[in-house]
Amino acid sequence: MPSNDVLPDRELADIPWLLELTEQLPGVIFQLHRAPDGHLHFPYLAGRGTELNGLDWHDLSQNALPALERLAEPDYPRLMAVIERSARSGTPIATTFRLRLPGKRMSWIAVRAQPRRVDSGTLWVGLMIDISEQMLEEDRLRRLSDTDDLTGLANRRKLITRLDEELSLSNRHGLPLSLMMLDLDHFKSINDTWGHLQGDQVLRELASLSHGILREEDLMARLGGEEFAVLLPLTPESHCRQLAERLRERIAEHDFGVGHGQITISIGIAEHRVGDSREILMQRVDESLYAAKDSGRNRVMAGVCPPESHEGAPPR
Ligand SMILES: Nc1nc2c(ncn2[C@@H]2O[C@H](COP(=O)(O)OP(=O)(O)OP(=O)(O)O)[C@@H](O)[C@H]2O)c(=O)[nH]1
Repeated sequence: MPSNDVLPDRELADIPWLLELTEQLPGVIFQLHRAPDGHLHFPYLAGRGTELNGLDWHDLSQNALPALERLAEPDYPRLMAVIERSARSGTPIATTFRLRLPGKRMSWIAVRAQPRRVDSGTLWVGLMIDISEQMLEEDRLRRLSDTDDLTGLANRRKLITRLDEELSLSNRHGLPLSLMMLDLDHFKSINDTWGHLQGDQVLRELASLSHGILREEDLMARLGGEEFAVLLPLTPESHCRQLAERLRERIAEHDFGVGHGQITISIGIAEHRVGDSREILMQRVDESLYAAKDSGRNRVMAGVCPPESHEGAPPR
C-alpha cells in the first residue's frame, strides 16, 4: 500500500491497494442491477458492512432477494417503489430502511445510489451505511422534546401535533373527536400546606392514575403547572363526559397523602365541530373548564350543553 493516503496514479498496480481500502470502508459500496423483468442482484459488494451474519454475500451477487426479505414489513414495498421510480426516471436513490438480521436488533440503513441505463437493464452504483445509533439518538431527543419532565406525560408541543393530525382526520372523514382539559382545584393551598415537593408528587400520581383510566389511543398531556389535557379520538361528547366523570370521581376518592378529599379536579370538555379550527376547539374547552371552576369546582362541564345540565356529578 502507498505510504501516503492519496492514490498517485490509476495504474493496475494500485488495484490491490484500492481493494483493501474498499474492504475497510465502514459501510457497503455496491452495484445493484435490475433486469427488465425486475430481477435484482448485486454484481459488486464491498466494505466492512458486508460482515453481517445471516446473509451470504455470494448469493446476493446472483439474487438480491435474501437481503430484501430481511427488510422491515412496511419498508419492503416502499423501497421497491423507490427502486422502480429511480429506474424509470433516472433520478438517484436517497432513502433509509430497516433491516432485520438474525441475532441483532433492527438496523437502520441509509442508502444513496446513482442509476445508469445499461443494455441489460439498470445499474446503480451506491453506498449504504448503518445509521442505527444516530436514529436511536434522534428518537431519544424527539421523546425528550415531546415529554413533560415531571410526569412523563406528553407535553403541550406533542399534544398540539397530535391534535392537528386528529383534527384533520376528523374533518376529512367526519369522525368524532373530543378534548378534555382538567385543572387541579386550589392546588396553591396544597403547595402552601404540604410543600412544593409533595405538590410535585400529587401531579405525578394524578398523571399515572389518569393514564391508567384512558385508552391506548387517547393522549394525555400536561399543558403546564396543574393543567392537563386529554385528546380522545373517535369519541363523541357523551362518551367523553362519562370518562371525565370517571376521572373526576377516581381522583376525588384517591388518597394522595395530603388529607382525604383534598385533591379534586375541574374538567372542561368539548367535541370538535367539523370545520372548526384547533384554536376554536381549545377555546371552547377552556371556557368549559373555567365554567366548571366558576360553578364550584370538582365538576365536569361541556360548553355546548345548556347551563342547567352542567352541574357536577350526582351525589354518590
Ligand atoms: N408543586 C408544583 N406546583 C406547581 C407546579 N406548577 C404550578 N404549580 C402551582 O400550582 C398553583 C396554581 O395556583 P392557582 O393558579 O392559583 O390555582 P389553584 O390554587 O389551583 O386554584 P384554582 O385553579 O382556581 O382552583 C401555584 O401554587 C403554582 O405554584 C409544579 O410543577 N409543581
